[in-house]
Amino acid sequence: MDAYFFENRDFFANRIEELEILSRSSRTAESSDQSTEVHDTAVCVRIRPLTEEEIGWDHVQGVLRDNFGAANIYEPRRKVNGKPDLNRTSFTLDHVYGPDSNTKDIYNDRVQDLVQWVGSGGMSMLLAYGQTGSGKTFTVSGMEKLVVEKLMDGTVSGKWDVHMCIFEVAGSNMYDLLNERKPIGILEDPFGAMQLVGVLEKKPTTSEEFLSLIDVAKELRSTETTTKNDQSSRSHAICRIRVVNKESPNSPEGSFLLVDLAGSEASADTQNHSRERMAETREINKSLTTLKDCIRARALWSIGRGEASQKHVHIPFRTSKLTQVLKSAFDVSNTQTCKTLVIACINPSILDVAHSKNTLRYAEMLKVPVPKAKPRPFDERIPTTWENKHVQEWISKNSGRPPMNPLLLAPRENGLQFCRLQEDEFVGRAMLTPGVKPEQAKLLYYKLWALHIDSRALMNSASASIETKSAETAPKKPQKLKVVKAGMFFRLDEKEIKDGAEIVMALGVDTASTSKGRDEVRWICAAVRPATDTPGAYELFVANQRVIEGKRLIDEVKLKYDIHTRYYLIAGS
Ligand SMILES: Nc1ncnc2c1ncn2[C@@H]1O[C@H](COP(=O)(O)OP(=O)(O)OP(=O)(O)O)[C@@H](O)[C@H]1O
Repeated sequence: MDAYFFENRDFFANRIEELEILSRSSRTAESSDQSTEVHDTAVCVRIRPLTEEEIGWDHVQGVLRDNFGAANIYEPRRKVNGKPDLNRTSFTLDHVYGPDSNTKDIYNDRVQDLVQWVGSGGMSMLLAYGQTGSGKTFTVSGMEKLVVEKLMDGTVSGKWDVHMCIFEVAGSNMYDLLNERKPIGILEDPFGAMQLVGVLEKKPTTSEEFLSLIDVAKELRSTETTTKNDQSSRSHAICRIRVVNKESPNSPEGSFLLVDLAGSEASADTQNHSRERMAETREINKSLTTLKDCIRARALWSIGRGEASQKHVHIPFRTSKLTQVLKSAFDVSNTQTCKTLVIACINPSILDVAHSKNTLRYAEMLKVPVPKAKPRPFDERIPTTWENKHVQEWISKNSGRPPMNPLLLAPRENGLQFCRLQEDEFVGRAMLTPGVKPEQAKLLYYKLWALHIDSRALMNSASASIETKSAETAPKKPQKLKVVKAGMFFRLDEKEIKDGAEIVMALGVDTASTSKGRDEVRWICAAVRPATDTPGAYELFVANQRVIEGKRLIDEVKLKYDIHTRYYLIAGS
């Protein structure tokens, strides 16, 4: 297809331009940011610019961000009559950043909140995914610099000790990138947490020191030349940052995982490589598939949190070394919620659109649609129904003396997000108002929590009363005519219970009663009693018979004979 593209290069370039103009005029404006929900996993796309080399080779941009926030992929085709044609596929994710956006834009939109979250004792993870040469290392390196500057400049609330390590995961091996690539291991501790064994953890005190350690690691990163990128990374590089609050060492430590994933090459790209190289590619693809499965399973669990069916969610993190290392981010028993940002990196060249399509398909699979619940109307007793203006009003009314500045404590949070702030973060923000002491800040935090807990009880009782009401007011279902046939089991009317036999088996009609009305028809029944040695099991006493009126056989009971125990059991148990 490459030769065919170059033969028709101008056709493709012009046609893409035409189609983009057409698509702009045929669609009405809508928000470029599709994500308005509170969700712990966001998936964004970054389309890098064509490199100077690619421009020199006359490549055309085949992936574009349109004005409506979608990534459009144009794929060159050859019609049956030999004429060139284009296929367009659109992908819409949480946000698409085009070649004009820089790393700082993405940081401001998406990453600074993750740093704040870490500063308040939370856990964050940033993953860069994409084909070799699509800009993963460029993105993660730029982001590391901004994250480190923010963490080390002292403006994130509290005073922190920052610990960091950088290592790579290559197949099932792991190497310390701050310790001459010495092999390291991983062990599951008795509490189920994965601990790195033999890793050298540094404690930089300035951002310069931190960034020079990142440079050391970059140099050591395992690289091998491929057709795509001279500096192709064939391993996943992970920078783990832990922050420990010096003023309150017992508060939970925050952590940030920045992950530069290995290139997601297709096997076709490895045709010219060695057998080991192909095995390496398979291993990488397996780890990326497992990563997707873990992120999805975690997101599904968090959507259905609390529902019985979600209690036993399977997160297959053991399948690959990468997901073992990242286990704490997916672990549903972890009390720290992990906020995850995935950046799907795209090489925009039209010659790479097949890869770009795969990357965007993968990114789409990471998004778990959140079922849209009808929002509960505003109720001043229920903080989760508050918009930001209600949160700010509540702060003004309740924060005591001196009154706290609502713009510093909750600049944009709605009620749900406000309740989710960790105590340290809350207190730190409250104390940004001059004169506010920690005791006053904590008092407001507890007041919010008391209100939040009361509101949950209120919501539960409200939904219970709605259920009871609907049961009372619901139209009564017409009663079905009771069918009695020989061999069926019935619970008896209380008046008919004798010798512990609450259940009987209908054996046949008492012929002397057949001329009477339907309800007066009598049945010859055999007693069924609970088994004395096995709970939930019943015994049939065929010889213990009585004649019972049909109207005394109340509800049918579905029992099945169990050949192993020789008892009758409730069907389905
Ligand atoms: N947003 C961008 N703006 C300008 N140049 C970029 C951008 N993203 C990537 N590049 C350039 O594109 C080239 C490939 O980027 P990079 O090395 O980050 O790719 P990669 O996806 O990490 O590849 P690999 O998987 O091989 O490590 C580099 O020369 C990089 O400087």
